[in-house]
Amino acid sequence: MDSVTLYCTAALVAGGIYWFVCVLGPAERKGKRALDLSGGSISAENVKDNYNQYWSFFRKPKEIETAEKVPDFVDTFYNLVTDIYEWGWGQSFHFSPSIPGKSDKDATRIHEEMAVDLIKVKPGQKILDAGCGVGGPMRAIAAHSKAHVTGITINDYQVKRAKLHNKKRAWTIYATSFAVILQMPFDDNSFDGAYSIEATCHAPKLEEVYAEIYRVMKPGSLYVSYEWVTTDKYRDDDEEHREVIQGIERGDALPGMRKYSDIAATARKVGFEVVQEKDLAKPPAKPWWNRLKMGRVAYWRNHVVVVVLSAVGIAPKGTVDVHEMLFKTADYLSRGGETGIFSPMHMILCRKPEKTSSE
Ligand SMILES: C=C(CC[C@@H](C)[C@H]1CC[C@H]2C3=CC[C@H]4[C@H](C)[C@@H](O)CC[C@]4(C)[C@H]3CC[C@]12C)C(C)C
Ligand SMILES: C[S@@+](CC[C@H](N)C(=O)[O-])C[C@H]1O[C@@H](n2cnc3c(N)ncnc32)[C@H](O)[C@@H]1O
Repeated sequence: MDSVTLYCTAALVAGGIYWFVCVLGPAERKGKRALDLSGGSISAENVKDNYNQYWSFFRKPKEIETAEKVPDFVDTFYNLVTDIYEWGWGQSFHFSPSIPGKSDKDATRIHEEMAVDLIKVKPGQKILDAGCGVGGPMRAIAAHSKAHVTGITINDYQVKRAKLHNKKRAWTIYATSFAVILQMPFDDNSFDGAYSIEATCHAPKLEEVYAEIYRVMKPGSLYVSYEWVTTDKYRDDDEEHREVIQGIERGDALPGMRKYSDIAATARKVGFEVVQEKDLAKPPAKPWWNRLKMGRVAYWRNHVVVVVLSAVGIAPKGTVDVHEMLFKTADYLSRGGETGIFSPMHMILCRKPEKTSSE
């Protein structure tokens, strides 16, 4: 090969890599760039070890004995996945029913707006987003309702990301904090409403989470949560059902999936009145898992990008393992949706009574 051919080949390969990584770039339009994939607050050299620790802790979620350690591992999980989620999904870390004729982005926003419509807040009122991720929902909800939204996430890296995104939308007021839902730094009766979108599923004890949210809400105000649950179709004696649910639990940092029937009982136990309960995944809603299934080629492309970036030392070692775990998790989630044994959007709407029993 003469030097001109060599030069042209090298230029073509370099151009191809640039196009693959930077132009094809984010799997989700306007998402994070592949070149910026990191381990969140974990330093690059520790990502692989943290992944291994996460995996051995969550491998058999039903056997987790030390519930106190769950929040730490949920935090580790979000250090590992936050950039990949933003890159491949966007700034809202949840599902929504697909809506014919609407983009995924619009379907996501509509699902978020429904939450704040349900809690009936007025412009300027203070509401809480318990488990806010990088703030995709809080920005949509603030824009739609003109309420002042305060977000809480256990993960410090997500606070940084959320603050960065929030800055670009200076016309509404936001705050994000690093705090554990179980000990929120807020006074009793301080919010005019609250919501959680696919977040309370990480807690070992839902009762403790609901009790803390109840504490900070004003009497008469409403709380809505989209819960991850097994449905009435789930059978514990069916091996495939158990495999699918365990696959979802360990790939999503869940210390044990709840039954749909546990949710309202828990809300009532802490003092809430249950106003409405509905599985938003049920027909006529269109499949929420469509978005996960449609991207086989995109997943493959993402895998190649992650392998290349890890090999050349741009993405931390361990990113390939995390990506592979998510790839498998996507399959379990789709199977959970298709079989109807799992829903990520069991909606519960609760009211804190005007007069509480302690008064
Ligand atoms: C509510 C939670 C998260 C729900 C979803 C936002 C995420 C669940 C599984 C994630 C993904 C799976 C496959 C990834 C793919 C292999 C990669 O190339 C690009 C990102 C994914 C699509 C990723 C995106 C986010 C999810 C859909 C849980 C944690 C309670
Ligand atoms: C799947 S994400 C959903 C985020 C957001 N609701 C959205 O839809 O984009 C779950 C969120 O719950 C938060 N979370 C989980 N357990 C928590 C805890 N104990 N305290 C505070 N936040 C927690 C995580 O940090 C993460 O931000």
